[in-house]
Amino acid sequence: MALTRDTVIEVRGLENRFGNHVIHQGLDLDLYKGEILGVVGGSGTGKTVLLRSIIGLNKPASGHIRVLGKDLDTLKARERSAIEQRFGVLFQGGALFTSLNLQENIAIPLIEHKGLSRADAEALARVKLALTGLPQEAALKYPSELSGGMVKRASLARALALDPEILFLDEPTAGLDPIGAAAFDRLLVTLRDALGFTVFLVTHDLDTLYASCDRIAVLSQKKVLVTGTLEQVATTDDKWVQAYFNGPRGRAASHAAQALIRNTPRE
Ligand SMILES: Nc1ncnc2c1ncn2[C@@H]1O[C@H](COP(=O)(O)OP(=O)(O)OP(=O)(O)O)[C@@H](O)[C@H]1O
Repeated sequence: MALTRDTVIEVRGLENRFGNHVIHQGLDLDLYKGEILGVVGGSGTGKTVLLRSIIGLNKPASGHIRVLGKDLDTLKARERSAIEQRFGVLFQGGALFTSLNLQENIAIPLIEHKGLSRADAEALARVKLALTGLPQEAALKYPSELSGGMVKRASLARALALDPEILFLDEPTAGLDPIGAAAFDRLLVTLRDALGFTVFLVTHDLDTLYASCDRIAVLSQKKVLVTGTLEQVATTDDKWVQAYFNGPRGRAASHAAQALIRNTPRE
């Protein structure tokens, strides 16, 4: 019997263009409930534009996008806002307010969308910060007082503020040192396992693909060229795919992942 998977995002025949510059044409993609999908592709292939289209920040020229069972472009403002509250988004720059400390940053969506009092929202914000592994005292710190890794964790805490069903991450490990990036990769998997959300993850980071992703989607030739496990995708006959997965960095990431599996004791 074939296993059926719940689809939380369905993209069909997506076309995006800026003037004459066609970014996507006939792009199809599914995101399944509970998975971490890694979206990769060469620079400028439209990974961020795809993410922005799915969350409604970029209006496609044509095509359909269904998110959590709803066609985004047919929704009225109120319904759309209700759906948007079921997303968490971590943009490349982190997007924390620099004039607010961390607990104030994370309290904002809780006050705005859940109607919590400031005291309750800040108490819940401290829980979210702890979930992402930040020490208690970080709650009163301002973004400028934190390391890059801590800013990423705080931004993740903000993205998790409303207990999202789908988390969108754009290059979450960019700018982190390898140890910080590996810790972030592990954190993401731990939180997904514990909280059960689904992840759409744009990345260039091969280590992240090996450490965190259940499935990979490769953007190439204006569409999703292939989706599948790392092993399936890496054998695709495409110049970029071969250079990326089977070039020196791809081989190093693969060897590192295999060594990790060999050295991890079985339960
Ligand atoms: N608002 C915009 N106006 C015009 N062109 C845009 C706009 N947004 C994106 N583009 C163009 O669309 C293309 C895809 O951009 P996008 O940022 O999605 O690429 P990407 O795959 O995420 O790249 P990278 O890996 O370098 O971050 C690029 O050529 C970019 O210049």
